[in-house]
Formats: sequence, C-alpha cells, structure tokens
Amino acid sequence: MDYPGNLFVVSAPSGAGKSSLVKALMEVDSHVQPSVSHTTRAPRGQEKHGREYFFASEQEFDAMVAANGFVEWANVHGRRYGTSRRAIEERVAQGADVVLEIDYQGALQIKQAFVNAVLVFILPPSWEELRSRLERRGEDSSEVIEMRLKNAAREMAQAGKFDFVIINEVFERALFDLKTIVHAQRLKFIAQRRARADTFASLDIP
Ligand SMILES: Nc1nc2c(ncn2[C@@H]2O[C@H](COP(=O)(O)OP(=O)(O)O)[C@@H](O)[C@H]2O)c(=O)[nH]1
Ligand SMILES: Nc1ncnc2c1ncn2[C@@H]1O[C@H](COP(=O)(O)OP(=O)(O)O)[C@@H](O)[C@H]1O
Repeated sequence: MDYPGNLFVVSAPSGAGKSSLVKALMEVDSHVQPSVSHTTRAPRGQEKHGREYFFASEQEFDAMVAANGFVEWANVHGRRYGTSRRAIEERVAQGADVVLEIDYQGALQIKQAFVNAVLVFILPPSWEELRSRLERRGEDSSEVIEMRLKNAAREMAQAGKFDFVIINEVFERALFDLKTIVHAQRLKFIAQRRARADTFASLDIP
C-alpha cells in the first residue's frame, strides 16, 4: 500500500529504552504521532487508558480479532498486544508520520502489510545494563523481569531482519540516531515522489 505518511516501527527487548526514545522523539518532532495499541495486560502505575494503551479484556480483544480490527497482533510476555487499523490507517492516509512501538513479531507483520514501513531495532549496551534498567524502572515484579530477560535473547536474535539497529548506551546519541533515520526516510520519500512526477512529466500525462 502507498500512503502519503511514513510508518516507523520501533522494537526492542523490554527495558532497552524504546518508550523513552520514542517519547523524546515526539517531543522534538511534532509531525510524528504515536500509534496507541490494545493490550490485555494490566495498566502500570501512571498509565492511562487511551494514552499508553487501550486496556482490553480477553473477550474484548477476541472480538476485535474476530472483526479483523487489527493490522497485526501478537502474544508477548504472556499477554496479547495489537495495533488497530484505526490507530494508523487514517493518519498515514492524511500524511502524518506514525510510530509504532511493538514487538518483532508485530514488526514483521507490519512490513508485510506496508512494504515502505521502516523497521528500527533498539539494543541495550549489555545484559547487565538491560537488567539494571528493568530493575531501576521499578514497574515489574522480579518474576516478570526474569521472564522479560529470558525473552530478550530470542527477541534480539531478530534484529538482523530490521532496516536499522540503534544501540541505546548514551541516550542523546541514540536519540540522534533515531532522528536521523526519520529525517532520512522523509528525504527518500520526497525523492521517490519527485521521480514519479518527473516520469509523468516526460510522458506528458495531464
Ligand atoms: N505486536 C505488538 N507488540 C506490542 C504492541 N504494543 C506493545 N507491544 C510490545 O509488547 C511488549 C511489552 O510491552 P509493555 O508491556 O509496554 O512493556 P515494556 O516494553 O517493557 O514497556 C513490548 O515488546 C512492546 O513493544 C502491539 O500493538 N503489537
Ligand atoms: N540510554 C539510557 N541510559 C540509562 N537509562 C536509560 C537509557 N534509556 C532508557 N533508560 C531507562 O531505562 C528504563 C527502561 O526504559 P524504557 O524506555 O521504559 O524501555 P522499554 O520501553 O524499551 O521497555 C527507564 O527507567 C529509562 O528511564
């Protein structure tokens, strides 16, 4: 599908810093909008329904799957997460750049549906740092942290399927890399449209 807006997908093992990076990107780039996912996991501390996620019951999630309401969905850390069509299609059709913070299974589904989507994988600098970020965030129980670390190895093995990999060691450096990818994609997009316009011009199509 060809849309006037760009789709960016950011994936990472839990705790690598993807939410912090995407939030910082949106603070400096008002053209980038978040896609708000649905999930069956419970809200954490400050999270608000409709802001970080739409929190759904298992039944509500089932109903959306049955109604073909998701462009992608997956089981992650024992819960279900999905991107609704409404979260992205209308906005990219209107020319907005939409960023999806989703896992690698969802990212690969998005690439199938939207060939021009740009897939970015965020890596932590080390295992020790990943663990300590999860512990410092203080949002998950130790059992949940252990499960997320175990899943991280499997997730990181998928990084090679992405268009770009960013190592989030120094935050500002990683943010610069993310901004550069977004900027480069916009320039590429303009070049592609111009190339098409030139082709039409040379064919003298009204
Ligand atoms: N496939 C898919 N994954 C999602 C979606 N929303 C969130 N996720 C992923 O689910 C995982 C867990 O997210 P979350 O519970 O917020 O934990 P966090 O990543 O540690 O902040 C992360 O890898 C997210 O990228 C979605 O709509 N689809
Ligand atoms: N470059 C960094 N250096 C140190 N701490 C970081 C860095 N990036 C993120 N963090 C911290 O690590 C924790 C996990 O980040 P978060 O954005 O919630 O990760 P994710 O969304 O990938 O699970 C948060 O407490 C965040 O403030």
